[in-house]
Amino acid sequence: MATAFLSAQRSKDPRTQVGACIVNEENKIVGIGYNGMPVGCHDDEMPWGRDSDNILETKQLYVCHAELNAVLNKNSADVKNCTIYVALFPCNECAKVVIQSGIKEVVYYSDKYKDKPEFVASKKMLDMAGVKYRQHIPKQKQILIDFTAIDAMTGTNVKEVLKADQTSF
Ligand SMILES: Nc1ccn([C@H]2C[C@H](O)[C@@H](COP(=O)(O)O)O2)c(=O)n1
Ligand SMILES: [Zn+2]
Repeated sequence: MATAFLSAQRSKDPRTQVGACIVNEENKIVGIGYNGMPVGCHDDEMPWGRDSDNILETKQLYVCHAELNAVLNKNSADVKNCTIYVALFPCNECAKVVIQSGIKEVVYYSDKYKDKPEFVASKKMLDMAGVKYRQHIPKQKQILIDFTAIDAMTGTNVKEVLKADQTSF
């Protein structure tokens, strides 16, 4: 799930950044994606708003969802029997992609749109198709990425830090 969230950071959506990470039956990553405009449709020339009288001026008609991108970006022949970790529960269109691609389980973090028809329809299809879904409850709320750690740590103090960690938990 952390990999899905890291991928989401690349999204230009100012309101909801979604990331998805697909793993196979051995828990190996086979595809990653985030919500973004189609290739060749430049992020800064496309609309990112959602509320406009002119639907052509909203993102909904254009943006590729994280789940679709993760499946399309797969580095394996297919994603049959895989699990998709996704920051937001799949919408109806993504549920179709999940089902048709053979993914067997959805692990999601947020279900903030659960009352919207797209998400009710999604659950209906996932249930009928026998795709399992469950909410991910993270052990910790945040993960810090410290780029400086690789240079700061020597072999000796890595061992010391690990030892200290083991004694404090
Ligand atoms: N399962 C989902 C659901 C939504 N998205 C994308 C589509 C939009 O870029 C954004 C939602 O925007 P909002 O309605 O919150 O303004 O999230 C997705 O990638 N996967
Ligand atoms: Zn979707």
